Amino acid sequence: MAYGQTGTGKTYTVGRLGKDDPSERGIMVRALEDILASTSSRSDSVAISYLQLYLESLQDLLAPEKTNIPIVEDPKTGEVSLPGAAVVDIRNLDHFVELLQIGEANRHAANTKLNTESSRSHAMLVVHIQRSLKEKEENDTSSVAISDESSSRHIPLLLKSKLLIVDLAGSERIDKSGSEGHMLEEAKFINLSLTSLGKCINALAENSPHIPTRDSKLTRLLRDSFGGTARTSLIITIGPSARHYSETSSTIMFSQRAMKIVNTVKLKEEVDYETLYRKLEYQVDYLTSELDRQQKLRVNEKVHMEKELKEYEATLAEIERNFAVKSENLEKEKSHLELEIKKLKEDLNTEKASKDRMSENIIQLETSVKHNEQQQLENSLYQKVLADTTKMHEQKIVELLKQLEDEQSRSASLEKQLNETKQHLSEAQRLLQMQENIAKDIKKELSRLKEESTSQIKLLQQTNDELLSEKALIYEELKSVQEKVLYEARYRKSLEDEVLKLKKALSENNADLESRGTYGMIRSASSLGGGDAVYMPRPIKTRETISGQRDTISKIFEEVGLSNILALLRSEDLDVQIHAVKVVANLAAEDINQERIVEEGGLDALLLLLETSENTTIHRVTAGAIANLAMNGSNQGLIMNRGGARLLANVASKTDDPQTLRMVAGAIANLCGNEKLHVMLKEDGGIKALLGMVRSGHNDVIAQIARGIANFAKCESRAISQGHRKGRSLLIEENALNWMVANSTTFSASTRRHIELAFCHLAQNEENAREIISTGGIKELVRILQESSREDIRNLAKKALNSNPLFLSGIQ
Ligand SMILES: Nc1ncnc2c1ncn2[C@@H]1O[C@H](COP(=O)(O)OP(=O)(O)OP(=O)(O)O)[C@@H](O)[C@H]1O
Repeated sequence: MAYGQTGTGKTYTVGRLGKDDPSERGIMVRALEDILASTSSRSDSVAISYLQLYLESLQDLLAPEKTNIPIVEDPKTGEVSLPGAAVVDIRNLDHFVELLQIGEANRHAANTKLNTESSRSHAMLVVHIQRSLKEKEENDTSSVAISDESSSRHIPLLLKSKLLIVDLAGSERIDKSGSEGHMLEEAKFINLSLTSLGKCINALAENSPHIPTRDSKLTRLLRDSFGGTARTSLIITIGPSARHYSETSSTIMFSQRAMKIVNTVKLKEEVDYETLYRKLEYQVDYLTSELDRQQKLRVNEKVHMEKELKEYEATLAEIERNFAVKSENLEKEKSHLELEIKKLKEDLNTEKASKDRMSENIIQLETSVKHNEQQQLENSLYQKVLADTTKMHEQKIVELLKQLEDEQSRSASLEKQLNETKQHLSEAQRLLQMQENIAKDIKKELSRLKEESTSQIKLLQQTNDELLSEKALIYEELKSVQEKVLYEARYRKSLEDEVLKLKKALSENNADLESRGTYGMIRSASSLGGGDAVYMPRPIKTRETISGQRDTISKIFEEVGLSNILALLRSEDLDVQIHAVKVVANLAAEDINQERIVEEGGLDALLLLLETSENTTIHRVTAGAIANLAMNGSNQGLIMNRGGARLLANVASKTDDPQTLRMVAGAIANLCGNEKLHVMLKEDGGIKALLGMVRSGHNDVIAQIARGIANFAKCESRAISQGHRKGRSLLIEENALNWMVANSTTFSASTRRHIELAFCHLAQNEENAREIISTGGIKELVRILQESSREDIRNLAKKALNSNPLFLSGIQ
C-alpha cells in the first residue's frame, strides 16, 4: 500500500509503466516482471483484476460498466474475493502493461465523468497466482502400491497466492484542503476509509482481539491482506516542504503504528480436489483392469500347467512301459544265456576235446554276460534318471501350486487396495460435492444480487423513460418558443413603427382627453398600478433614439407606463386599440411583465376586448396576448375562471383567418398543459373548439392543435398514474381519437410526433383501450413502435402494447 498526502508520489512509486525505460517502472510492473520470471506457464497461472474504490463504490477498471462490485468474505477462511470483477490471465509483461494502460484510461474516463481526480479514489491491482504442486506424499502407509507407485502415493495440491497493490487516495485532512459540496462528500468518504484503515492498523498494532474491518469497503477489501497470515509492505510518501509539516508528521505517526504489526506469513495450500478426483478415478480403472488381466493370466497359467502335467504323466507312462519291455527282454536274454551256459558246461563235461574252443566260447559268453551286466547297470541308471525326473516334475508341480497360492494372495491384496482406493474416491467425491455446494451458494448469492440490481435497473429505466419523454416535450416547447422568438424578432421590427404611432396617439389622446376633461380617468387608472401619480407625457423621441432602443421593450414599458398602455386598450379609436393590444401582446411575451399586466387589470381588459371587439386584427393579437399569458401556470387558472376558454372558443367559431386560429389554438394548447383545468376546459367548450379548428387545414393551426392534444394527454396520463383522476380520457369523450388515428401520418414531422405522443399517452390508460381498439388504434401503436423517429415515443408505445392484454390479443 502506498499512503501519503496528495502529490507526494504514491502513483509515481506504484503505478508508473516505464514503457520506454525499464528503470522508470513502478512497483506494479516490477512485481509482475518478478512473478512472471519465477513462474512457468505449464504449472502456474497468473491473473489480475484492476479496480478503483470511489465514494464507497467499487468499479472494475478493466470492465468499467461493472460498478458497485460486491465484496465476498469466506466465513471459514476469512478470504476476501470479488466474484463480480473481471479476472484476466496474463500472458506476458507486455500484455500486463497493456491492461494497466486500459485500466488507467478507464480510471481517467470514469473520473472525468464524475468530475473528480485520480487522487480522490483508491486504485487496486489484485494479482492471483496459482501453482499446481508436484503433489504431496501421503503419510498413510496402508495404501497399496500398484504398478505406477510413485504417482499413486501423492495428493495433487494447489499453492495459491494473492498480491494486492494499493495506490491509496491522498490522506490530507478536510479542514486543510477546504473542501466543500461534492468535494466535501468525496473527502468524507476518503476520510472514512483512511480513518477506518488507521483504526484497523491501531487495533492490529495493539494486538486487539477485534479488528474493525467492517467499517469501510477499503478495510473489508484489505481484511485478508494486513495482519494475520499476509505479508504487508507500507510505502509512506511525504512532501519535504515545511508547509506540509503537520501532514508529514501525521503520516509518519501512522507508519510508526503500522510498523508495530507482527505478521506470520503462511502459505496457502489447497488440495486440488478436481485433479485428485480424476486421478483416483483413473486408479480405480487401472486397478480394475489389472485385476481382470491377472485373473485371466492365472486361468491361462493353470490350463497350461494342467496340460504340462498331463504331458509329463504320459511321458512317464511311456518310459515305464519301455522299461517293462526292456526288463522283460533282458530277463528273457538272461535266462536264455543261462540256458546256453548250462548247455555249454554240459558240453564241456562231455566234450573235453573241444576244451579250448569251449573255454574260448566260455570267455566269449563271459564277455557277453559282462556286456549284459553292463546293460543291466545302464538300465538301473536309466531307472534312477527316471525317478529323478519324476521327482523333479513333482517338485515343479508343488512349485506351481505354491505360485498359484501366491497369485491368490496377491489378488486378495489387490482387491483390498481397490477397496481402499474406492474409499478415497468416495471421500474425494464428498469433498468435491462440498465444494460444489459452496459454489452453488455463491452462485445463488450472485444471482440474488443480480436480480436486485436488475430490478433497480428496471426502476431506473422507467424513471429514465419518463425523463426522456419529459425532455422531449421540453424540447418541443423550446422549439416552439424558438419559433416564437423568431416570429417576435420580425414582429419587433415592425413594432418600432408601432411605438412611434402609439406615442403619437397617446399624446393626441391625452390632449384630446384633457380637452374633453377626462384626463383624470387615465390618471386614476395609472395611479391604480402604484406607478406615476400623474401621467406626464414625455416629449416624443426621435426615430433614431427609439430605433436604438427597439429591442428593449422594458424601456417602452417604463417610458409610456403600463397603466397608460392598458388604458389605451379601451380607446374608441380602433387604430389606437390595435397598436395598444400589439404592445401588450408583446409585453406579455416576457415573463417578467406578465405578473404586472395581470395585476394592473391587463388580463380583464384583454378578455373584454376579445368579447366586445368585432375586428379580426384585435381578435388575432388579443388571442396572441392571452396565449402568452397562458404560458404562466398561475395565469392559466385566472384565464379559465374569467371565462377565457369560452371567449377563445367563441372567436374560433366565428373566423377562418388562419393567423387568428393559430393564436386561439396556441392559447388553448397552453391551457391544456394544466391538468387541474381539464374538466373546466371541456365544460367551457375549449377542447371542442381546439379540435374544431382542424377544419382550417392550415399547418400552423394544426401544429398548435397537436401540441395542445399532446399537452392534454400527457398531463392526463400523469394524473391517472398518480391516482388524481380516473376513467376515460376527456379527449376521447370529445372524439379526438378518430382524427388522431386518421391524421397521424399526414402532417409535418413535429406535428406527427405530437399526435404520436398524445396517442401513446392515451394508450397507457386501460379505460381508453376499448375505444383505441375500435378506432384501429392497435395498428397505429404498432406503426409508432416501428416507425416513430423518437425513441421515448417508441418506448411509450412498447410499454402500452406490453402492459395491456387486450392490445396483445389484438395484435395476435
Ligand atoms: N520521486 C519522484 N521523482 C520525480 N518526480 C516525482 C517523484 N515523486 C513524485 N513525482 C512527481 O510528483 C507529481 C505527483 O506525484 P504523484 O501523482 O505520484 O503523487 P500522488 O501521491 O499519487 O498524488 P495523489 O494522491 O494526488 O494521486 C507527479 O508529477 C510525479 O511525476
